[in-house]
Parts: sequence; C-alpha cells; structure tokens
Amino acid sequence: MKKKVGILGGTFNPPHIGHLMIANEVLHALNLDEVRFMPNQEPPHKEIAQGVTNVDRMNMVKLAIQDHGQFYIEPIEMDRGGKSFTFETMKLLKEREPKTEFYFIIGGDMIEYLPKWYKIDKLLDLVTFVGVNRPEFSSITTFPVLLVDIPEIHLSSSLIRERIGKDYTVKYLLPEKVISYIKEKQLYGSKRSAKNR
Ligand SMILES: Nc1ncnc2c1ncn2[C@@H]1O[C@H](COP(=O)(O)OP(=O)(O)OP(=O)(O)O)[C@@H](O)[C@H]1O
Ligand SMILES: O=C(O)c1ccc[n+]([C@@H]2O[C@H](COP(=O)([O-])O)[C@@H](O)[C@H]2O)c1
Repeated sequence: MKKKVGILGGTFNPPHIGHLMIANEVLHALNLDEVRFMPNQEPPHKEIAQGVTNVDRMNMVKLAIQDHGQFYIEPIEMDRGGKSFTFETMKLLKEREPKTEFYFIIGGDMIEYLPKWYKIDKLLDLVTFVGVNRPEFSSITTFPVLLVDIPEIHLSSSLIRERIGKDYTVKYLLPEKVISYIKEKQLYGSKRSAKNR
C-alpha cells in the first residue's frame, strides 16, 4: 500500500490551534499515515510580519506538534532559498518519495486563491488538494479539491499577533509551549512581564 502523507504548508507566524485542528481532522477523515507541517521560507503571496526569524517559526512549529504521534515537520522549503512555490517543492518531494501519495491541505482563503498559484495545473498532477472550511471564506471552487468538513474556528495568526501586541490574552488559542517561546523571545511586541498569557 502507498504511504498517504498530508502536507500542511503555512507561514505559521505563529502556529495556532486552528492549524493543529485542521491537520488532525484531515488525518482522520482521510486515514492518512501522517501530516507534515511545512513552514515556507518566503511565502509566494504575502510578507512575513517583521521581527520573527525562520528559525523562530521552525521552533514554534516543532513545539506545537511535539505531542502528536502522527505530526512531523517538513523542512524542505526552509532548506531551499527563494520564494517557496509549492509546485517546485512538491516536484522535489515527489522525486525523493515517488511512491508516496501527497495530500496538500488548505483553508478556505487558499481555496479562493488557487487560480493564482504558480503552475497550478502542473501542481494538480503532483498532489491531491484537500480543502477545509474557514469562516469568511468560500470553499466553492472549479478546481478539483477534496473537501473535508471541519468544526470552524475563527482564528488566525494575524489575530494572535495583534492580541500579543496589545498584551491581551491568547490563552487556549495556541499551545502553552508556543506562548512561552513567544514571551521568552519577546516576539510580536510581547513582554516577559506580560500579565496575561
Ligand atoms: N482557522 C483556520 N481555519 C481553516 N484553515 C486555516 C485556519 N487558520 C489557518 N488555516 C490554513 O492553514 C494554512 C496555513 O495558514 P497560515 O500559517 O498562513 O495561518 P493564518 O492564520 O492564515 O496566518 P495569517 O493570519 O498570518 O495570514 C492555510 O492553508 C490556511 O488557510
Ligand atoms: O505556490 C504558490 O503559488 C502558492 C501561493 C499561495 C500559497 N502557497 C502555499 O500555500 C500554503 C498556505 O499559505 P499561507 O499563506 O496560508 O501560509 C503555504 O505552503 C504557501 O507557501 C503557494
């Protein structure tokens, strides 16, 4: 039997419970062997908020996934310079692991963006896209996307960055270990002495 691997590509700035939940939902819905969290080096379509290094994003993802036996990190985009076009990445992964079936997991915002992805038609030959619903975005698309219905969570890394910047609570929105890392490194304008977590 072929190995079935989910890939959750993202900027993870920072990783939050939405990411963990969608990865776990898809893992079980499609009976995957594992899900790999794949932080991009340079997102093709947006700027990375300042003050956070690639190493910080990698470290935060590692901390976020460490308690789940079927979650792994995929460092391939961090190991390669330049913009992280998914087509280039998946071509490389397919060369390395020709027998693996890859399922690329995306939320509603990325489903809407699919027409603009680099070499999307060729990418569709390399992966099966798996879409999950996300509040305020549509999952309707003319592209072949396998939809997995998940409990919706109205949460984003942007909201977490904004709250931390205002010293407002983020407890339960991301793993405690990631919150401690953010405080320790004083990311997103957080202060070590912050009263709220
Ligand atoms: N709450 C959510 N519900 C469904 N999908 C999500 C959710 N949060 C993130 N995703 C999906 O996870 C993947 C990685 O997302 P990303 O790391 O960019 O987080 P984000 O919360 O969208 O970040 P930002 O607010 O900085 O743009 C994307 O495919 C995105 O659609
Ligand atoms: O290859 C592309 O053209 C492309 C365009 C937009 C997004 N992606 C990838 O989609 C994943 C989710 O993106 P994001 O912004 O939600 O972190 C991440 O792995 C991105 O590199 C890829």
